[in-house]
Amino acid sequence: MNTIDAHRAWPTLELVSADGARAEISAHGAQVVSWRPRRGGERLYLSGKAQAGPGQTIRGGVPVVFPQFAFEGELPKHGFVRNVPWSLLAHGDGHVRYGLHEDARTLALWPHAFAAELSVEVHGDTLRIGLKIRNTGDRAFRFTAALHSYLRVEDIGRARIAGLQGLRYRDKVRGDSDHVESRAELGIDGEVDRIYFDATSPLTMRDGMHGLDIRHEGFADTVVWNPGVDKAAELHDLDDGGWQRMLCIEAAAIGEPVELQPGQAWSGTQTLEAR
Ligand SMILES: O=P(O)(O)OC[C@H]1O[C@@H](O)[C@H](O)[C@@H](O)[C@@H]1O
Repeated sequence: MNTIDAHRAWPTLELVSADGARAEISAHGAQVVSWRPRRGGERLYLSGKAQAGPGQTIRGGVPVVFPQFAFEGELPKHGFVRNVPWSLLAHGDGHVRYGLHEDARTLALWPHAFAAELSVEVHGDTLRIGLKIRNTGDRAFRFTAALHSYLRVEDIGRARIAGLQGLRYRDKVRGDSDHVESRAELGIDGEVDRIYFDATSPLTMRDGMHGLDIRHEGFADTVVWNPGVDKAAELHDLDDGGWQRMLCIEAAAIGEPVELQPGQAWSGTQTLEAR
């Protein structure tokens, strides 16, 4: 059964699957803010200082980034869909769909008609989030996008990501320089902000006792981000020490922007499976 849950400062929809997996989604940003697989506890990071008022982005969970990743263009950082309410399109046991389309605000920033859909499905040990974009206008457009997942970790010092070896990446911390990942397992040691290109194989993230399998479809790239202690201090809505309990592993389409002709649609998914 799904319920509206008011225990947070803003309303969320709680999904519960027949086998007892749970997720909470906020209509603000169509943002998943909690995921508890059938076994074990919370697997997403959500800041205790997160806010969801007009124009604000909830710090944590899975923000939706569209039609621009970060500052890869002239739009506001990470685009304009993460800080507005989406409409509920459909929901049932363990699944929900939200939608958003252009309006005067988006057209003033980006002159294109679009229909965005965010779907969330939870069951067993798995959370699946899908983003679908349709060009509903009469001119082609290009976009970049991401599902900006804040994974919860017990201790960032123990987190390891496997599956990136051999991939080309851009390192934003080292002046946007290009590198090739040499390590079989990536540990997080200070600020990390990287875009791994053509990262289509499954990844695993281990954190001491917990493990997570991460699969992307439709999204060609993977972003790995942790602000580290100094950058974290600049983020007013991150908990004290929050950077030690989060690791963003984002499904992204950045290196090759997606181009849609009128009437065409694109979709991408991120699937997280608890181990
Ligand atoms: O603070 P924001 O706007 O949510 O962005 C968080 C981070 O998001 C990541 O995706 C970017 O790679 C980082 O550069 C950025 O700092």
